[in-house]
Amino acid sequence: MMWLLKVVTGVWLLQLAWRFKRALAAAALVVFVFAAYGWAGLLVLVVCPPLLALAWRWVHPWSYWRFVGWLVARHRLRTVYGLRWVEVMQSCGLHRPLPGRPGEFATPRLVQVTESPVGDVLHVRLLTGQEPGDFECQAAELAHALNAPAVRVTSTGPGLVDLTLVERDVLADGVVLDDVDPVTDLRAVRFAVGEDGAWRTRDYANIAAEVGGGVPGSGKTAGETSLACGLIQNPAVQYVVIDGKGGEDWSWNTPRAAAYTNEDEDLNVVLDLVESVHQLMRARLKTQKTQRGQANFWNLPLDPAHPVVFLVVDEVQTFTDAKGMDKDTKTVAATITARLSALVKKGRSAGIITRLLTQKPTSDAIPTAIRDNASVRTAWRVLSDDAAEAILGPVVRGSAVSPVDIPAGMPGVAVVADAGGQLERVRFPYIDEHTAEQIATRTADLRRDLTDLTSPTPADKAPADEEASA
Ligand SMILES: Nc1ncnc2c1ncn2[C@@H]1O[C@H](COP(=O)(O)OP(=O)(O)OP(=O)(O)O)[C@@H](O)[C@H]1O
Repeated sequence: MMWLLKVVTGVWLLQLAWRFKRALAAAALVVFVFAAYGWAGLLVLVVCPPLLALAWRWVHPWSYWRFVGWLVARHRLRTVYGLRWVEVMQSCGLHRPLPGRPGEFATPRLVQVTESPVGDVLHVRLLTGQEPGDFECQAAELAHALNAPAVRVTSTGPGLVDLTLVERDVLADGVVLDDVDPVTDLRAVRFAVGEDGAWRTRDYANIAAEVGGGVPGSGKTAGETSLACGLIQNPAVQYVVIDGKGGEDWSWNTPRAAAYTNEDEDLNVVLDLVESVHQLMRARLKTQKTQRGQANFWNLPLDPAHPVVFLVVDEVQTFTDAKGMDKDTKTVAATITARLSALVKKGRSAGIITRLLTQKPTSDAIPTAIRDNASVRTAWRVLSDDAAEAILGPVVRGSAVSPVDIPAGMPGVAVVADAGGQLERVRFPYIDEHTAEQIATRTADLRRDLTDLTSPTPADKAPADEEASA
């Protein structure tokens, strides 16, 4: 009877018109222009839009391509995905029966489709009672149903998930840089590219330490090099480098480094450097408020006269893993470990960031107490879950993302924690050491010697509290 009512009242005509509203609007416009301006008007109507589009593309390509991307994504929302959405949700078991309405069901809502360098991203609103884990469990089924090689599920907020249809693994393509932009804002330092092809940034303000590890050749040093190349161009940054490998991996930075050693046998040389940085930390902690007005370094404006100090200890196990050392060397190693531990625990408010890297990620190389105080952790390729845990902590045990799965042929790929604490894969950019050396040479005038930074203050003469606990 309903259909009869619609026919009689003319509602069906309105419904039909609404369904073809765009075609009707276009036809009405053509008729109007022809009636008002004749053939000349029609010619203008046909020729003008493409010309305007070309002009837009030429004048402002960024907004033009953004608009085109938006149009394409809307088209896919309506056609490619929208038409099959209910069927896909049902076949993957992600629908829910409606209470009290037998045979009827609700499905999560496909809100929007956007493009990413990896593939299309479907933004989905969950049904009440669903959680992102429901979609994660069905990721393989979703990939088949949506005709994609893989589907990545990301929680984007309460009741929301993004389904990324991974058409290609962007991390498989290396990112090779000819030059590195200077880091001007230490609160947003670009360090690697994520699986969506977008750059990831780190906030180095209020950070005390980073630990990183991976098997030889996994890309630790290269990753650190690309990061350092941006940071050393900032006059308010100084680098202290200790290379426990004893090679020349870091020699590119000698023109710019406040202090550098690649001594891997005489641990006293290393201890002297670590002591100097430790002394600088203590001096800042004791005098910063009196002399500069704030107890926390990061509440003060960045100032080349009081630079942020990055202490990089590559192959840190050379100095911390005492196995096989003679008695005297063990004593020195224990002091180095104690000083590093103090820097990791207290360096934050003194503007000192300690970065410990190792190819032997074990609790002997990076004591758990140090790792647990390092808020930034990076695991390049490792061979065992234990090694992954030694770097990333117990969180990696229950995670779907693990550095053990990184293929040997993808140096520079690593697992890091994102801003929300979830683990994700990224790829560090690669910069060859000659380019890095050129950057270090052209910024050599920004270098300040570590001894200039560590002029003693009366406060330094106070007994070291860490010494007691070491
Ligand atoms: N991000 C990257 N993209 C492409 N290639 C890379 C990348 N990182 C490293 N490589 C390649 O891998 C090689 C080894 O990298 P790197 O020296 O950084 O490894 P490592 O983990 O520091 O090794 P080791 O522990 O032996 O010092 C580099 O010489 C380079 O050829």
